[in-house]
Amino acid sequence: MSAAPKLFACPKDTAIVLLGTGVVGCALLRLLATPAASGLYLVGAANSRRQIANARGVVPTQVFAALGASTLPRDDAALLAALDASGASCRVVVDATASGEEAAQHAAWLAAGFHVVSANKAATGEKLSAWQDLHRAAARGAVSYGDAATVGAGLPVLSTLRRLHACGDRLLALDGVFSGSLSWLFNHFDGSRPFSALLRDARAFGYTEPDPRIDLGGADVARKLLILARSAGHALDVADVEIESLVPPQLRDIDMADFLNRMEELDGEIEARRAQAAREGGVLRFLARLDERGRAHVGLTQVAPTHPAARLAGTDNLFALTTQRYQVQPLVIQGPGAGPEVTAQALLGDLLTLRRNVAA
Ligand SMILES: NC(=O)C1=CN([C@@H]2O[C@H](COP(=O)(O)OP(=O)(O)OC[C@H]3O[C@@H](n4cnc5c(N)ncnc54)[C@H](OP(=O)(O)O)[C@@H]3O)[C@@H](O)[C@H]2O)C=CC1
Ligand SMILES: N[C@@H](CC=O)C(=O)O
Repeated sequence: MSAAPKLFACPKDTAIVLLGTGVVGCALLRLLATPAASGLYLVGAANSRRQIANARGVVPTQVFAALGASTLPRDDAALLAALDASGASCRVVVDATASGEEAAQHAAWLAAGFHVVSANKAATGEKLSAWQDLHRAAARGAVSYGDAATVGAGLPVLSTLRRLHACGDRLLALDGVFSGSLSWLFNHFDGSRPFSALLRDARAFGYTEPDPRIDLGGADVARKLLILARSAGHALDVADVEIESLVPPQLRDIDMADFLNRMEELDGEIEARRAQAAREGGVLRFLARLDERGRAHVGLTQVAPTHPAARLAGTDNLFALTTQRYQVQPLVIQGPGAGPEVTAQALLGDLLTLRRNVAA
């Protein structure tokens, strides 16, 4: 790299490698260049094809140019080596990819003593055994797992649930809208534009998963429901969630480029459902629910215009937590639940918490 990197100010500084330089990763790089990120030093970055690493520090604003010029092959081990060589007492892998392969490494990184901060939900929102392995590994490595970005794009919902759980409160039910992209889509879907045109916009704004079928198919919402339930002490597995997919069978198994060319095939059925709901005086919202008997469901539901989910705007998420101590009225958390800036801020918040804890 040509940039003259800054040497670490002291061993208590925090060294970071960033996996993923897409919508969220790029927004995090912008934040790492601000005074709020002082004491956090980037020593490596990677996309799916290339990487850069320099134990003396990488300048966040120069990452894209450096990646463009890099001939280094993708190799996580070289990034971890840069963390080690940095001499920092706090070494963190930030996962801003949607990669299952990277998520599968989180437990190993934790066990090896690296902190992990993740926007990627694949490690904690899928198999229960993976969730359990990850938490055992964090304990073994005496390190932390920062997951604020994985639910509500950093809305204070996981922190709140954990606090209630630590106080002995018990989650009885969970309701709401857990997807920023689906919230935005159904908040705008009034029949004036085809659903597929709105989906293209949601993708361009950076609200959807890299493959939007993960959102439309309900998998992203199910992951968030599982992360929430598990954080509140419920040992739920993927098979415990009933999922209604909005992706028709012929679009489920084709490759992503084909899907993106055929999104208009979504339009007929979803418009029929919207029109039917409108005739009955309702609107469609993609809702998630975990009930008192532990039954979990995510899917498209017709609701009245007075329903709390019908009154959301933009990418708003809504989490209604019914607990033993919030039983008469649920505790409600609402706000934007997708987008690069808020998600990157959630990652930065986790990094700053780690730095504070390690320095203490
Ligand atoms: N967008 C949002 O509002 C939110 C997103 N998230 C989560 O953040 C993550 C990233 O989302 P987003 O930024 O929107 O997605 P993007 O598709 O914009 O970016 C994904 C990035 O990951 C890179 N990547 C893929 N595989 C690997 C790999 N094995 N090693 C290193 N890099 C890799 C891609 O590389 P390449 O450029 O080469 O393709 C790309 O740079 C997802 O897990 C998503 O669920 C969470 C909350 C909100
Ligand atoms: N694709 C996700 C992004 C945040 O997790 C969503 O739509 O909520």
